[in-house]
Amino acid sequence: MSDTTALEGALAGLSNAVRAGRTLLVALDFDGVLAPLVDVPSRSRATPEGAAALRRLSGADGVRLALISGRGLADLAAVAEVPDGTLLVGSHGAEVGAWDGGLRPGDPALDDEQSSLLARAADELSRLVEGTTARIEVKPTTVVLHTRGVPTQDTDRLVDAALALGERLDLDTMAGRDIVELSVLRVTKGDALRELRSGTGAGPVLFAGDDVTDERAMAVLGPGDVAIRVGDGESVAPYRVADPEAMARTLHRLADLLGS
Ligand SMILES: O=P(O)(O)OC[C@H]1O[C@H](O[C@H]2O[C@H](CO)[C@@H](O)[C@H](O)[C@H]2O)[C@H](O)[C@@H](O)[C@@H]1O
Repeated sequence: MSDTTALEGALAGLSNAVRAGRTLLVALDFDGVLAPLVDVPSRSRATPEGAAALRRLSGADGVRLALISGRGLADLAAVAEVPDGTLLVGSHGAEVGAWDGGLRPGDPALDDEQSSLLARAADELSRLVEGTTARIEVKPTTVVLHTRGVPTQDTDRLVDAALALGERLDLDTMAGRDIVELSVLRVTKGDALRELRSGTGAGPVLFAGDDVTDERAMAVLGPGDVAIRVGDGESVAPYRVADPEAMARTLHRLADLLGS
């Protein structure tokens, strides 16, 4: 069976579950899945086809839509431009909210001690990148080293130093696509996906991601769920599409099957 046929069968299984009265949770990563990767994170936007697919799915009976991102919640809300009713999870699961004509954020994520630790990590990381073209991004629970476009020699040195800093400060450290993330909270996209499933009362889940942190979400999926890896890289996902454009086509196909 071709990959395309297998994915078509999996999408049909999801739409059949909805027809049988079950709720389908469609939970998607943002960068690299709905939006092509770009050098300046604030300029990321979903492809027009991806945004249109989200609008179709948000209007489908029996479907709940969610984004689960490594971005801070407010940042995610600003770039993602999602339809009303979309659940938003930022900072890899540490920040939860929803979009309803504006961002409805959940409770603040950090206590005083954790805030101080985040400030210290940001300060030390900022000093490490001085004199290079690497950038630092400070998010509500995480500080990120960005090395996209940085010469390899500097990248290797900075990545090693960032990983060592994470270990020294006992932070949750994750290396992603041209980034190293140091988080003061130990939450994962897998925890977030479990919470979303129980909070929405969903039966089957479709999750799509493109990076190592998304694998933590895919790992909590079970029979009847559908995991899709976007782009290259090792994955536990049984299905793979090439890029955000192909992902958008997949979401449109699901909307077709759901009749929305
Ligand atoms: O979980 P995600 O939604 O995939 O968030 C992961 C990180 O996404 C952003 O970085 C990535 O996209 C940038 C814009 O395309 C790109 O420049 C960078 O190289 C990618 O790693 C975001 O800036 C990070 O904060 C997120 O953690």
